[in-house]
Amino acid sequence: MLASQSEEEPFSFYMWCDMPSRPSRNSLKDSTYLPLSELLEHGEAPTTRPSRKLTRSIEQCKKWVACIDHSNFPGHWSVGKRGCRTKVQLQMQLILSAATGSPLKLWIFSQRGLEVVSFLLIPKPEALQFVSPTRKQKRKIVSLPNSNFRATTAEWANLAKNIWRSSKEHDKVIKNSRSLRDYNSCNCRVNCGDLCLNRILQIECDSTICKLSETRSCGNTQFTTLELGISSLFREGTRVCRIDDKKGYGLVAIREFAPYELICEYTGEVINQEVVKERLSKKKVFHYYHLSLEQGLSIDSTVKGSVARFVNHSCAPNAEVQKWYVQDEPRIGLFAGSKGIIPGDEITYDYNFIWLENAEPQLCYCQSANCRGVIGKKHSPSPVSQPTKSSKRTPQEGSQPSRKRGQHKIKDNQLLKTEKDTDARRLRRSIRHKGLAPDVGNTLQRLPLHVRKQLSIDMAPPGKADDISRQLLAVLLPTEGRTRSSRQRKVVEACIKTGIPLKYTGLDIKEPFPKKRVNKRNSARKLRSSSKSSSTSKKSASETLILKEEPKNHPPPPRVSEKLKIAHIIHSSEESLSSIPFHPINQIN
Ligand SMILES: C[S@@+](CC[C@H](N)C(=O)[O-])C[C@H]1O[C@@H](n2cnc3c(N)ncnc32)[C@H](O)[C@@H]1O
Repeated sequence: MLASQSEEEPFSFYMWCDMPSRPSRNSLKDSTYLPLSELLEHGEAPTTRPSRKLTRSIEQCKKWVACIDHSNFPGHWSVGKRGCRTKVQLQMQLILSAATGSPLKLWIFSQRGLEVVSFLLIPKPEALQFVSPTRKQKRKIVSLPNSNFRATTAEWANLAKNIWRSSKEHDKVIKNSRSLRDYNSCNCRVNCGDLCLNRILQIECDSTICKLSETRSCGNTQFTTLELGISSLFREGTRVCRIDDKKGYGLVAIREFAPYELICEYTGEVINQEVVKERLSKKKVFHYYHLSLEQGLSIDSTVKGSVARFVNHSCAPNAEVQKWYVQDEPRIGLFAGSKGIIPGDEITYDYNFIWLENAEPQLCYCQSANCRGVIGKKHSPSPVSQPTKSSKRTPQEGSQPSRKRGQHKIKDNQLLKTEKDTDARRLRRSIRHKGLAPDVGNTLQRLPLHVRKQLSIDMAPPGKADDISRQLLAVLLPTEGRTRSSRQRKVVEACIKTGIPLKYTGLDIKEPFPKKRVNKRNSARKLRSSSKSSSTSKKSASETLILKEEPKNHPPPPRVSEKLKIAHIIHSSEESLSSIPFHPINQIN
């Protein structure tokens, strides 16, 4: 469709406008569909330019963008109802045009008479700015990226599916995940929505574990649908663009992504840690392309991978990576964050890098207000000192926080201490001490984000292990008080098998989640004492870096990560590796 247009020719768009002046939102709402044939009857687009008065700037044109619709006619655009998805295609076309440097022509038609009322020639589309018409609440100005990226390079080849370098490791992983499948099957009748057991455990439905999967009504087949290219308007909703010299290339959205929508899969070669180390020691690299998949295994997309390899790190990301099981195979997806993504935004996620013993951490140039300074650490410890007041500049000014020479260098032993005592380890320890089955961590990890979020909200003050499981079940069983359906029972059963203590899953318990009476005085006292104990533990060398950040009198509220942070890896020890599965819950303090 789009490809059939020659690159030399300017791109043409037919647009509709109900009056020469700026149309109102309401007028667009009632626009009627005009078939392309009618438009074509009008003849070829005008060669002469209409009066200047009618030729509007693209800033005014942006509102008209919302009402165009696409037809199958190559290179032409017909009029459509407001709210149609074609605006996305137009945006894509604009970006394409910006990339090739071709001028862009827009003809704007009147609603009634089909006369051309305006004509726009945009000679430099890369200078274009328009308001994303999809965001009502936040009318953000989107700058179109100037992409000079060519997909096939000598260094990198596109890869649709993971390549497992060792079949032995592959078989082992498949065998392990099969045990999960043994008791996971959903009983959904309508669609596999938020309460689908498979979805909750981040397992994609297939015919063996879901009755709906053969029909089209199963909503939990996102990886497969993406593979087949039928889920979205475009198979690709992204474009690789040069961001700057420090970050190199990055991935920019060229269509809107709904919250938690799968953007693409992170693919590459699946290798073990020995091979990672070997590869990294052989060649000095400027950019790292390793992502942890399973314990001891990572995806290396240095030479082969999907466009997800171009996604940069940000301390305030708009996307996240999640591990899903698709037909027993673990796969990593890049998902939009809780706010979704609008066209023109650079897609980023938190790498959560773990650095090799002797590696020097990379500086972060994400320019977010809460930038940690270095890619990878959760809490920026003192080695990277904060910029002084005078040198502080807002990220909008396009400047980096100033650092003195050498300030970014973190001593290896300090970094190791940080990694050794990650939140994950602390949580795991506390879970163990409080008698919760360690597998609960894994269960929590597989919960979808909204569930984890709810857990975090419900879990103030800092939750005991008991609370974790109770809250978990409260989320899984939202129809508390009513008779449990067999589906709900299944959920509970799965929880039992994945480590939730039985006493909280008993179906005969009428009030399984009694609200605890909170004695405010006592809880305040408890909080104070816990904060005291945390300040004492600051003295212990291994905990310094993380605990330093906590305010003395007010222990931080527990948080569950909104993201399933699958660490971008470069591991040195088994110890640090073992902390990965606990990342999603390691924010609970
Ligand atoms: C997975 S690659 C991302 C794609 C890479 N930018 C490229 O041009 O191919 C990760 C590397 O990108 C760079 N990078 C990503 N995010 C960054 C950031 N926020 N600040 C600085 N460098 C970043 C680092 O060199 C990192 O090792």
